[in-house]
Amino acid sequence: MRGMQTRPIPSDGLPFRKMHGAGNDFVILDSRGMAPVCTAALAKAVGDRHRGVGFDQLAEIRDGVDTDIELDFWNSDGSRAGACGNATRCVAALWMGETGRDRVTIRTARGVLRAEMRGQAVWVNLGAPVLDWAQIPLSHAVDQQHLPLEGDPVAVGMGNPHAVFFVDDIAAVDVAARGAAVEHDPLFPQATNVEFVQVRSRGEVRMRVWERGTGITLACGSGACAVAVAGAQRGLTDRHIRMEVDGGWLELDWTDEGVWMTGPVAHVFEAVLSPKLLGGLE
Ligand SMILES: N[C@H](CCC[C@H](N)C(=O)O)C(=O)O
Repeated sequence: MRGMQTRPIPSDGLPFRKMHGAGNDFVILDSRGMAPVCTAALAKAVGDRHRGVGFDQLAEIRDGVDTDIELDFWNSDGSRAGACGNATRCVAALWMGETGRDRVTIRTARGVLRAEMRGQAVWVNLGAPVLDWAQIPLSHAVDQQHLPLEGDPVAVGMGNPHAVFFVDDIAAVDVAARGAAVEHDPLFPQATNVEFVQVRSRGEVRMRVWERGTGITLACGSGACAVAVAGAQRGLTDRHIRMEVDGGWLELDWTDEGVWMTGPVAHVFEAVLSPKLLGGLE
């Protein structure tokens, strides 16, 4: 985006790729060499799991100016996602596969991120956590490690806001009901993603997530980073942890250079969005 005009939807349809990272699923548009095409209306139409394709986030790849590529993220309700760790990982893996390189720099709304191949795994650095209440953002000055909400959550910004609840029994949590209520609590002027975490040991946690603008998803990379930070801040977990999410396993490492995250990446299919689906969009 950043003030750029979008191009019209091509009359022969729009090629896309479907990928997922631990079940967090994405439609990926490749607009390198062209003006971007995604609008809120397009994201909503494609994001409809019945009339469109369905996705947790849509990621649009654009040419980099001072980085290898740039990425914009959209939620399925047509809102923008300031960060998306799993889609960043998927696109990094895609780019490394295309180029044969083992490092990539990616500009996103939160700044320049980097990803690198370590063995077979693609690790992405989602940057330093934001711990200042105003920048997360929260609506007023509170202790970021103890929000004044039932359940005593921790707030962490990873380019997008997260509220992390530590619970004794994750199976007993109604993620949809509690997630939806917390998402729109007035404490979060831009709403929030909501994570529920059961600590199994200092090195392993189980996490379930309610994403802002999307709902329950099988994984959330920025949420996983927020959980790693919150757990370490509370003294519950080490800075390097394994995390079981509904869609598999992620690994996190909060280092002095930011929070690194890795996990599985899957290519699902490539296809073309029909002009009929896209017809009539503004
Ligand atoms: N699935 C994403 C996060 C999406 C966050 C989005 N729902 C928002 O509005 O912030 C991830 O892997 O980080």
